[in-house]
Amino acid sequence: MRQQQRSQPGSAPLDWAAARRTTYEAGLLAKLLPVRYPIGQADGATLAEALRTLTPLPAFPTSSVDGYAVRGEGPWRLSGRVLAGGEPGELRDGTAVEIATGAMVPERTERLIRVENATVADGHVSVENIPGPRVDVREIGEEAGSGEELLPEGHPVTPGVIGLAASCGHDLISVRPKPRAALLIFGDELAVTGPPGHGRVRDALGPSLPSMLAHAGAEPVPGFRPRGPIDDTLEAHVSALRAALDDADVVCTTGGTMHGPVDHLHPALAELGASYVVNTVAVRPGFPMLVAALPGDRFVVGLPGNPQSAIVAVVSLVLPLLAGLSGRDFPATSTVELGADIAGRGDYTHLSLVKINGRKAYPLPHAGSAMLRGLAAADGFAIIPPGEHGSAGQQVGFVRIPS
Ligand SMILES: Nc1nc2c(c(=O)[nH]1)N[C@H]1C(S)=C(S)[C@@H](COP(=O)(O)OP(=O)(O)OC[C@H]3O[C@@H](n4cnc5c(N)ncnc54)[C@H](O)[C@@H]3O)O[C@H]1N2
Ligand code: MOO
Repeated sequence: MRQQQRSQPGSAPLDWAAARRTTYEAGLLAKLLPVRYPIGQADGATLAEALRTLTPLPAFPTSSVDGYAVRGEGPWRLSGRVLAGGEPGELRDGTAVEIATGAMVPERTERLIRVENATVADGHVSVENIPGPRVDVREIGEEAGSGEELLPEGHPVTPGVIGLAASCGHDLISVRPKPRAALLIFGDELAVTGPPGHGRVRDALGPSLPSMLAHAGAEPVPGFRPRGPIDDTLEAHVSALRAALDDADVVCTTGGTMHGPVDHLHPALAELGASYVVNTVAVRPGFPMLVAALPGDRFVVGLPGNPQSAIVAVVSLVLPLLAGLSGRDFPATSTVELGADIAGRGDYTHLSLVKINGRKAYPLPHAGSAMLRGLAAADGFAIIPPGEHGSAGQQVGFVRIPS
């Protein structure tokens, strides 16, 4: 495991922006090894080397219309036909060949006559208004020269990138795969079915976080199911973490981030030889969140048990960690205009649930850290920096909830 800057156990909460950056850099130092994927399976992965075209684009001069390729003075004697996929011979002076959209333009072609402008009679093609030279020809290399870089290393692979890779001749591409993620639910007081009551709350994170992690760019480990609730013993926590770390690059845990009598996360991490990348963050809600690095370039992200705090930890720490492990750029925040005032949280960054309406962000009610009502209606969090408060009309940072 490589060395990196880390906050120590018991140290003061790290500034929110610094925690995101530190987590990203830890991920980048441990970025996943490149693999070669068939292009059709690479969606969501990240380019591990620049995407270059294997040929000029287009690879040959191409007609962008249905019509006639002609050379010399008209009318032109119709001497054949070239369809898409065919390889035509050279065009002779005074002749025309019928040509289809996408077909290779014969050598020595001077002009293309669109079919709707052409008149064909007695085996000859004529046109009233002669078009300019090679209008409607897509020239060889017009989009890119052979070997030209089209996208840099670190670029996310999207369906558009896959199409581009195919168009320039690739069958396999070198990518960093999506980091594999697993989820452990701590808190054996949680009910996993039926209504809450009699002191038991319903586990809201086990059913929701797997798809949020997938939307965030992680790959569920094969056979992935959130494991838990894990028994409230140190032994059960250690063995659950060990098993999850066998399969996953990133193990997210929920609950147990504090130091209560049945909060076993910190002791379990110590037993596994983990070192903290980030241990508590100066953000509200969610400050007990943590990231720990384990031998073998594996990571544990401790999400606080209060459900909204867990989601704050996803956007604060999981997103930068996944970006780093994938070799992507740092996930910068965007900005929004506030539609109403939002209070600050003193020395802490305040992540405030907001709904985007038109071009403005409005804070939501029911935004307590134990509540999910505001969260379910929200698009993301407005970011109110330490020592500030947000006023209507002000531009502030914004981070979207993966969905
Ligand atoms: N003495 C102090 N106590 C607490 C402090 C503090 O500063 N001093 N901080 C509070 C804050 S802030 C948070 S956040 C929580 C974090 O606690 P843990 O991560 O140890 O989480 P738990 O104690 O296990 O649970 C907290 C809360 O969330 C509910 N929970 C847990 N898991 C789930 C789940 N999967 N689905 C739904 N709800 C869940 C759990 O029932 C508790 O109500 O600590 C505070 N305490
Ligand atoms: O800050 Mo805790 O993380 O309120 O819920």
